[in-house]
Amino acid sequence: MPVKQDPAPRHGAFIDFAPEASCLEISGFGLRYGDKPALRDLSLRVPRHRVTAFIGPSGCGKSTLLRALNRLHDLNEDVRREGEIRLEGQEIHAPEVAVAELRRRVGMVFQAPNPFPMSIYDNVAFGLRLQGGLRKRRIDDIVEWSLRSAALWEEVKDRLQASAWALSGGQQQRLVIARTLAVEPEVLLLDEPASALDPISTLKVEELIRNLKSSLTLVLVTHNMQQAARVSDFTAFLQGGELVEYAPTDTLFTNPRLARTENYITGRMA
Ligand SMILES: Nc1ncnc2c1ncn2[C@@H]1O[C@H](COP(=O)(O)OP(=O)(O)OP(=O)(O)O)[C@@H](O)[C@H]1O
Repeated sequence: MPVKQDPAPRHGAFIDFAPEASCLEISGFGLRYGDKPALRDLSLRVPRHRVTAFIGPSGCGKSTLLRALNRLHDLNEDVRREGEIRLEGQEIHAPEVAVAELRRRVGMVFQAPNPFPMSIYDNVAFGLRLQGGLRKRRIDDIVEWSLRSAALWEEVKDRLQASAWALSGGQQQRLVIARTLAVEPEVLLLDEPASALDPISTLKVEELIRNLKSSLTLVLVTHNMQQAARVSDFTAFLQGGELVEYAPTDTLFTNPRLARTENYITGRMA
């Protein structure tokens, strides 16, 4: 088999889809924790209504990048960033952008399910009540719609007042997704959303991710390459804080352009 030679390093991989099809546009983005760089000169466009996966070895910066997309680093005084992140054309760090509204538009689901210590209903209604101005009937409707969208309604419709903590781990994760969907985000960020779940719950969450892309844009961090291959349309491979290769998922896994990518996906590099 011929040995693939990497061309000269190039920052910012490029996928050939129309710029107007992108929901998020990351340009020349870098981030340091103190004097330690975690991301360098990263540029990519995340297409609307698709699932984009970030893969790469531990510590390559996947979660740092995902968190940057809804400004979760804002409270960390050690963090320095450069470059831009645009959501539907608007720079998310612009002074006129309210962080609470950004986080409504760009929801986040973490590795460990984190329902609030309250009922199933109240978890989903939480963000709606914070927003205020909705009647109980309307909240009831949105709670049902959100739980249906998260493929959980049939399992919980008869016990909406039960504690969320009484649900299984997989159900809790779908509840957290329902809670996020209730405030109608445009983007859903998922940081290893199934890594704490059993195989059946994992498949349910993966099916949910595939179904949700008809209504929003999803970005998924995963260690699991089979999972990236199963659910994502596009995959970005990061290494050492740099974007190495970004391509349609089928292409990246079957015909990567760079040897570094091939070594990673074939397991020649941890
Ligand atoms: N809050 C923090 N303060 C200082 N350094 C951090 C912080 N968070 C992450 N880092 C460092 O930044 C780099 C990227 O970390 P990050 O968690 O983004 O990587 P990752 O690819 O998501 O890793 P993993 O797959 O292990 O979760 C690592 O070197 C990590 O140690």
